[in-house]
Amino acid sequence: MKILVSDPLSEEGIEKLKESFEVDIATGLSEDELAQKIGDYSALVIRSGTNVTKKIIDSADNLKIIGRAGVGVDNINVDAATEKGIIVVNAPEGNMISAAEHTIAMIMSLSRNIPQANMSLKSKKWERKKFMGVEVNGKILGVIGLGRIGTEVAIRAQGLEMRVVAYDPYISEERANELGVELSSVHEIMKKADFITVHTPLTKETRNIIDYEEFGLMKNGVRVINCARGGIINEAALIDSLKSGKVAGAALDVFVNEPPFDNPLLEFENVIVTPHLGASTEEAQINVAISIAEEVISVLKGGFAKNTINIPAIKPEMMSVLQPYIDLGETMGSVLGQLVGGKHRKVEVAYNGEISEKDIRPVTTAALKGLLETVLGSGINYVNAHKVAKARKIEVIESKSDKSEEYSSTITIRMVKDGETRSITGAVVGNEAKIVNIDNYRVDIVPRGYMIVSNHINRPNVIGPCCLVLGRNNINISGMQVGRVGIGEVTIMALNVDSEVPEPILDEIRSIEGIIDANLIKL
Ligand SMILES: NC(=O)C1=CN([C@@H]2O[C@H](COP(=O)(O)OP(=O)(O)OC[C@H]3O[C@@H](n4cnc5c(N)ncnc54)[C@H](O)[C@@H]3O)[C@@H](O)[C@H]2O)C=CC1
Ligand SMILES: O=C(O)C(=O)COP(=O)(O)O
Repeated sequence: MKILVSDPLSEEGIEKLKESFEVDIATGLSEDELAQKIGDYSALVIRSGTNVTKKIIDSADNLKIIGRAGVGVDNINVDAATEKGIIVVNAPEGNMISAAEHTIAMIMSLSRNIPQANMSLKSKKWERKKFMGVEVNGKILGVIGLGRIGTEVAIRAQGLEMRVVAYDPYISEERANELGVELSSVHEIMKKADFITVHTPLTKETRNIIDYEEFGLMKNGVRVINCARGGIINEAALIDSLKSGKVAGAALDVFVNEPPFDNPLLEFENVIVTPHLGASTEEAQINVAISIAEEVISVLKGGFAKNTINIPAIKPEMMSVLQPYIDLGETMGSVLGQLVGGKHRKVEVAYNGEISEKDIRPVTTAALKGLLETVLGSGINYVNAHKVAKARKIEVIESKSDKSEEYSSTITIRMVKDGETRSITGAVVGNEAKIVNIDNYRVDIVPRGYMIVSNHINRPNVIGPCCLVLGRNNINISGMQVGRVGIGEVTIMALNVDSEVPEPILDEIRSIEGIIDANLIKL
C-alpha cells in the first residue's frame, strides 16, 4: 500500500508514515495530474493546498483514507468520498493554539497598525501621527464560533482585559459561563462589538454569516478579523464597509480564492493580510503531521481512526468495549442478510441491557454493513453503509432498552421483507460472539465459517437424513443446534459445517420430507 502526500507536511509526520508504508511526495499538482496519479494510492495526505474534488475521488479506486493535516475539510468533497467508502480524517487539535495566537496577533496588529508602521519606517518615513492606534483593554470582542479556536481566542482576549461576547448555537450557556463569555445573537454582537472575529467552519449556514446587513449593524470604527475561512465574511460587503469608512480595519488570513492575488481587499491600506498562516508554526505542523500519520497508519492496518469526519468517531477507551459488539453486529447482519436476501425496506437494530448505555452507532453501522454486503458485495464499508441504505430507501432504526433477560447485553436485528418480520439476536459471552435467537427460535450458535440454517417440521426422520446427506458427501458437521418447539411444529436447525456445501447438496437436503428450506451461510 502506498501513501501520497500532496501538500507540505512536517518531516516528523513523513518519517512516521515511512516506518510503515511507501510514501510519495508530490506537491502543487493540478486536478488532472492528481486524478491521474491517485489510482495507485491507498491514502492521500493533504493540507489546505489540495482540493480533493469529485473528479479526483472518482479516479481514486484504491483510496481508503484522506488525511487532512489540520482542521478544515472544506477543500475535500466529503460526500463523494463517503459515497465511495473513503474515510476522511482531520487533525483538529494540533493547530488550535497556533491559530488562536495568530488571531490575537492580528487583533494587536490591527489595533496598533504594526504592519503598516513597519512598512512606513522601512521606506524611511517617521509617521507617528498617522499610526495612532487604539487600546484593546476594555473593548468588546465578538466571537462567532466558540469551538476549539474561538475558545482559545476568548481566553487570550480576556487576558488582554477584553470583554468577550460570542455566538455559537451549539454551545451551552453553562460552557459559556465557565469561560466567562456572554452568549448573544449575531445581530446583537454586530451592534456591540469593537472587534469581531470568526471561528466557524465554512458551511451552508456560515457562508456570508457576516453580510451587508450585518455590516450595516456594526459600530463605526469596528475592526474585523478572519482567521477561519474565506467566505464566512462576505468579501464584497467588507469592501463596501471599508470604502464607507464604517470598518476601521480588517485582518485576513484566509480568502474565498487562495492565493488572492486579484482580490481588491489587498489594495486597502487598513487591511492586514497574511497568506493562510494560522497553522504555520513549527509546533502546530509537527502536531498535525504526527496525528494524521498515526490515523492513516491505523486505518491502513485495518484499525480505526479517532478523528473521522464521515463516520462517528470512537474514543480509544470505548473502542475496547465496543469492538466485540461491532464484530457481532457485522456477523449478525451478514447472517440475516444471507437468510433473507435483498429488497428489504426497514432494518431495526435493538440494543438491550448494558450495551444500551453506550454510543452504539458504530455497531449499527457494522450491522448495516454486514447486511448490505450480502446483497451489494464488497463495495460497502463502515463509511458508506448508511449512505447506501438511504439511497436505497432502507429505513434504519436504532432502539435501546436497559432490560435484558438472560444476557447482560443483546443485540437484535429485525428486518421487514414482504410484510414479514425476520430477526436475529446475538450476545457476547466471555469474549465469544453467539447467536442466541433466530426468528424467535432460541438457539446457541457460534457464528463462523460455513453454516446451514434450515427450517423443518419437528418430527422423527428429518434431522437424520439431513446429516446422512452431508456425511455421504464427506462434509463434516462440527456443531448442531435445533430450536425447541413441540412435536409437529416448525423449528429451526443450524449446523456448523467444516467446508462449503455446493448447491446440489443443499437441494438434496431441501428435498428431504419435512425440510421447509435450507440456506448456506458463509462468514
Ligand atoms: N487560518 C488557519 O490556518 C486555520 C484555520 N482554521 C479554521 O478555523 C475554524 C475553526 O476551527 P476550530 O475551532 O478548530 O473548529 P471547531 O469545530 O472546534 O469550532 C467551530 C465552532 O463553530 C461553531 N459553529 C458551527 N456552525 C455555526 C454557526 N452557524 N454559527 C456559529 N457557530 C457555528 C461550532 O459549534 C463550533 O463550536 C475552521 O474553519 C478551521 O478550518 C483552523 C486552523 C488553522
Ligand atoms: O487547519 C486548518 O483548517 C487550516 O486552515 C490550516 O491550513 P494549512 O494546513 O496550514 O494549509
